[in-house]
Amino acid sequence: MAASAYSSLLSAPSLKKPTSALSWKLPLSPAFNVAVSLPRRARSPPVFVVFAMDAKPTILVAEKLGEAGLNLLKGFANVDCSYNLSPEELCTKISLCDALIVRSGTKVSREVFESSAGRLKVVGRAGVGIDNVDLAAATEHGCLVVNAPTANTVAAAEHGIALLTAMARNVAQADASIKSGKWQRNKYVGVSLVGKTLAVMGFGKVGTEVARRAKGLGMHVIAHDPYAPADRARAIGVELVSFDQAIGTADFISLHMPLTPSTAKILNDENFAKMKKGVRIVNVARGGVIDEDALVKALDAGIVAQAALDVFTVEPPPKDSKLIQHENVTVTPHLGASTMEAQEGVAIEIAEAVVGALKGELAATAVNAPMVPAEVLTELKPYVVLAEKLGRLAVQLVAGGSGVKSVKVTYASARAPDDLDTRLLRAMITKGLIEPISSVFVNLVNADFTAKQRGIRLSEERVLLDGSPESPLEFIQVQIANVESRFASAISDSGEIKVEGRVKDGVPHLTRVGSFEVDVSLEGSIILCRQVDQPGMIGKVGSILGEENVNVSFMSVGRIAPRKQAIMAIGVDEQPSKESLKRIGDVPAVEEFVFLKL
Ligand SMILES: NC(=O)C1=CN([C@@H]2O[C@H](COP(=O)(O)OP(=O)(O)OC[C@H]3O[C@@H](n4cnc5c(N)ncnc54)[C@H](O)[C@@H]3O)[C@@H](O)[C@H]2O)C=CC1
Ligand SMILES: O=C(O)C(=O)COP(=O)(O)O
Repeated sequence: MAASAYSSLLSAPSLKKPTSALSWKLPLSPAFNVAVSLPRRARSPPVFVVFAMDAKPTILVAEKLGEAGLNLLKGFANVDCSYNLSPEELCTKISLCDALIVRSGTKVSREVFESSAGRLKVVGRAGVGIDNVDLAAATEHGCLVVNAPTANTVAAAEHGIALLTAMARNVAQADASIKSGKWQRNKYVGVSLVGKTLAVMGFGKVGTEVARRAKGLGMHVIAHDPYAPADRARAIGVELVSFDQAIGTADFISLHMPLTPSTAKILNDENFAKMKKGVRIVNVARGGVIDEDALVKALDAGIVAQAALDVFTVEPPPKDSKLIQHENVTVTPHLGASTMEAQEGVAIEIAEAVVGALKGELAATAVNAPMVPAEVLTELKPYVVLAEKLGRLAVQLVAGGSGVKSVKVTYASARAPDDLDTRLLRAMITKGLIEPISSVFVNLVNADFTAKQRGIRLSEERVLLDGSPESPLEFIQVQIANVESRFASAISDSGEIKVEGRVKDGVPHLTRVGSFEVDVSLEGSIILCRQVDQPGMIGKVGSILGEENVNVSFMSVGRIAPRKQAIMAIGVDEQPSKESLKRIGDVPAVEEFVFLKL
């Protein structure tokens, strides 16, 4: 499972982390054998996303979810189904949960993320609209938000058509009338749909399916969507028009855009005034896209003849709401996604996304993180590791007191820039740069935010190389400007701390420090020594480490010229004691040295 190697991309969304961490391989089930970092001091809760079989994550399901999805979750985690929690109860429970699954009825506010104290790693929205989740807060807390964007499309479209036809023929009103003992055939004369113009506002997944079905009913369908491609509309015989044209010419308007700051109350007094008198409105999107007071006025004035609403600004709406009670309004309690089939589908879609995210996979339906195709991930895997390690090395070379503000990353590749997605690499370099010097955990979700918050400006440059673009990258270089280094040789001729690395046979290597070429595999830790190049140095340093049973995994010497200054890079499996490091420093030919943890 390629994606499990990316556990650290989504790992550790805790805001606080222990000061020092060890890395080792944790044997999990055969499908998972991933590098996991655990805190040196035992702490609860666990800080990484991948869980051993005996350390099951806990998933809070806060709204009803289909059985198949629940079973999927139970195969991987402890599942706590607690419905109808008050905001306070949710905040209390969340500190014990690694993931939360909700539908539209639960507000996942900033307080929820704050109350989780860093344990919450994934919020799964079992449906499309994520307007009930505070995305900015999720991102700041490094919490991934995933949704289930496809499984309820048809259900929502069918409900839109159900409301459209029911409204046109007064089905709900006539039903209520007959049940109250009346027989009012003249009162409930409806209007026909055939030949009428329907304006679909928001030509996305649901809007498109509504348009298709309305065409089947013989309606003339137009659509407004600033972001939809005209050819997709044309392919099903729908004309894309401007907002004013849509609302000004339609006999029926059906709303299918998300609730965002720019769509909030988009149907307001001003826009109702532009509509054809007697227009009929269907809303299965979000209540907030309509100014509900303005709609009541438009209904009373006869501008809007009828409305059929599945969604409301406040859900459930107040019982005495003029809108709900209006005789020309048909309402349903947010039932758009509520079919057996859609709920089963949504439950499976969200369960797979949440479990995948908890295993460290990058979700295909991530709302607040880059979505990176699996094949790209597989190819980038060793470079992702290299990127983080270069960041860790570079920042440890900075002398105490120098703030890291300006970082330049250079990606050298024979691939065209469009063929190289660097978002993962940038996030991992940021993680490497920030984690060794702070108590903040960085992952793919919060990397850019955290860098910005700490005033780190990370610029990226691509160097296009000649040759065959077999591998995605030739080398990655990380430079930190305007800082002093605790290892002067790490400063390049142009004055920045510079480290460069490559992937060789799938293993990340450090290949340059400052102006010196080295070659040491980035595993374990590294000692860098600047020395006067002379025979016997490797033996001297090697025997100091050997006496302490520190295993040397790799050694390389990069020199300017024979018998001049050289840099010796030594890879060690264990951390040498202070005494051994001092003894290395005391070797007469050693001019400076530094121990760097990877
Ligand atoms: N009532 C219910 O139970 C359900 C409601 N929904 C809601 O339906 C809405 C649409 O869902 P999908 O089609 O799956 O989403 P989608 O993302 O596929 O489509 C939304 C479309 O709205 C467009 N849009 C954005 N701003 C716009 C604007 N200012 N004017 C016109 N169009 C704009 C987008 O370009 C996009 O094409 C969402 O708000 C969702 O929450 C979805 C499923 C069930
Ligand atoms: O998917 C959506 O956007 C919906 O509105 C469905 O909401 P629900 O999951 O039924 O609360």
